[in-house]
Amino acid sequence: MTIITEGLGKRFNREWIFRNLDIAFIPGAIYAITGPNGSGKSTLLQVLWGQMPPSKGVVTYTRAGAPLPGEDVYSHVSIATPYMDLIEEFTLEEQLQFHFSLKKARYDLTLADMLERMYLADARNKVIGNFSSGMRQRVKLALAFYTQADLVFLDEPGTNLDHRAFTWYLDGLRQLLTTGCTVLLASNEPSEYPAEAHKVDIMRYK
Ligand SMILES: Nc1ncnc2c1ncn2[C@@H]1O[C@H](COP(=O)(O)OP(=O)(O)OP(=O)(O)O)[C@@H](O)[C@H]1O
Repeated sequence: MTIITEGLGKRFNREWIFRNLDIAFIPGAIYAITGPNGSGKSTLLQVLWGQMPPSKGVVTYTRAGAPLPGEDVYSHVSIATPYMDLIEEFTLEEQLQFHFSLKKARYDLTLADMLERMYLADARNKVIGNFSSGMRQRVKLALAFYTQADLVFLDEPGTNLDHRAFTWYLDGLRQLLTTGCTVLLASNEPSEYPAEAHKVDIMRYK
């Protein structure tokens, strides 16, 4: 999916978080939204996936050469963010079953394949409420990676990951990039994205 922003701006009360953003985000590419804490990276992602209305300017979406109405974008998106919660009462298996009853899986993966890939097969019957922060983050990233989607948003993807999980994340990201989807991530940490990522420094749009 292609996202084009024209004169895009967002403000809270009187403070502009960003403005005059004119960018085309194209399929098969990865974009790293960079900037210090509180600079507006998460806000920009939320405007781009349609959760938050812009204060100024427009965002247009094109899929397979045809314009896609803003209200239809959500069904083509997968998202992993620190502020979206998993369902605490579910076991890992129930969480996956629930998610993939609503969304199609990528790479034709079965739930067993996913559990293996995310190396959480032993935790399949464990309640998410008892997961560690690193395990939760792996589940969020796995849901984003393994969902068939044209647009993938990752906010602070490396949060709470240990060395092994971080390597797993980078491998998953690399594989995702071979699918031709558009990947946008918000990060302050260059090790969280490949060198070929297009950087969007939000501080340029203040
Ligand atoms: N709903 C809201 N109402 C008012 N202000 C908000 C709202 N959401 C975010 N902000 C403010 O917008 C600014 C940008 O926040 P945002 O979370 O987008 O930054 P960020 O770059 O993602 O930060 P971090 O790196 O810490 O995650 C902050 O000053 C924040 O307090």
